[in-house]
Amino acid sequence: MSDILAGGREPVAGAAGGFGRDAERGAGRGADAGSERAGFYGSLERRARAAEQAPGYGHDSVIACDRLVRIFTADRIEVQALQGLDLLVRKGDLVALVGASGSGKSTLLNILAGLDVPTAGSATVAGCDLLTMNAKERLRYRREVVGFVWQQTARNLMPFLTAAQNVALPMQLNGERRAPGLNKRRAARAAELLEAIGIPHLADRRPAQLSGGEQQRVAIAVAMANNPSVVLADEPTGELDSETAASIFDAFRTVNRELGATVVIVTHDPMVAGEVRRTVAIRDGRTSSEVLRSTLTGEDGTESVSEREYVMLDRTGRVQLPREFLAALGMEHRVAVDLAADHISVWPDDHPDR
Ligand SMILES: Nc1ncnc2c1ncn2[C@@H]1O[C@H](COP(=O)(O)OP(=O)(O)OP(=O)(O)O)[C@@H](O)[C@H]1O
Repeated sequence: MSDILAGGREPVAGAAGGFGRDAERGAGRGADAGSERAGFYGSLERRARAAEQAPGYGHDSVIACDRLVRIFTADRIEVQALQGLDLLVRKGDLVALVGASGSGKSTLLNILAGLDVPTAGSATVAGCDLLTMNAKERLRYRREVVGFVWQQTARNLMPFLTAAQNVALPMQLNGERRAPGLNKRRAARAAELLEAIGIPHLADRRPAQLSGGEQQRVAIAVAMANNPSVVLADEPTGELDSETAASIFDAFRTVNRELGATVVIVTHDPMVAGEVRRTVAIRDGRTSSEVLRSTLTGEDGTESVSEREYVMLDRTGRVQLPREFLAALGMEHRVAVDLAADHISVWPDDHPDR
């Protein structure tokens, strides 16, 4: 896969200096053409200046990963699980992370969960810096800022507690130990969460008396117990059939829409595509492409889903073009780029128009 430089300020400045066809053809067209060109480059320069003054990277995001790197060393061999990954997630997003086995999804999720520390780059969640937190801050982070749902149901729930007691447990581990009416308030919140997720009737059952899907729904309520900013889920439907998996996505949508949690789900499940607004694909330790979906309502009231796939533009201006696009035009090693007023075109370097 070729990486090309196609963004940031360099191409804008470079275009004025001769990057691209328009710059070449503009030469020698007389005074009109000259002032047209001056206007064109003037407007690009103004835009570049405005971009420079814009607020910092991730200022409006609840999750901001910037050039995140995680290197593991096993038997003296280095594995670069994350290779400069950029990811922004806004408050209120419901995002699925997909990618081939070994692409780095779980590594990223473990870092966001505060269970692992990146080798380089930066990562913040709800304003907490994941690289510099000390042990005490990390514990508070895991109890208050993030909630988790793991694939293995046994990792999510205590087997000897009922569903309601499991939901109340994170509240007991957090905050005040003794205060009048505290236990009542916790029990009421646990009941509210089980109700919101549609399983109030299961409050008194222990995990062994629940199906896999019911256990995962209780796990979502547990993850929400301390009202975290972000809920992280690693393959939460991995052990479930497709009908049960759909009910789990319903529960995630409920906590996202009705309880206001930002949700990030790592999954292999192809069904996810139709279930979330945003799907981010990870390839070779970097975010590579993203699909955004929105529901459109026609004049006759019928609803349809609009879907658009984007490739990611990283902080240094690299884009990963889809392999099939590159293959279709025989592009490799080097491409030519042209800047226009509202887009950049990418050409094979031996294209006759070049
Ligand atoms: N503790 C570790 N020690 C050494 N290598 C590791 C470790 N954890 C992960 N890796 C390696 O890092 C890369 C990314 O692994 P990761 O588990 O993040 O991928 P993944 O996309 O979650 O895969 P899967 O979908 O199979 O769970 C892999 O090459 C993996 O072998």
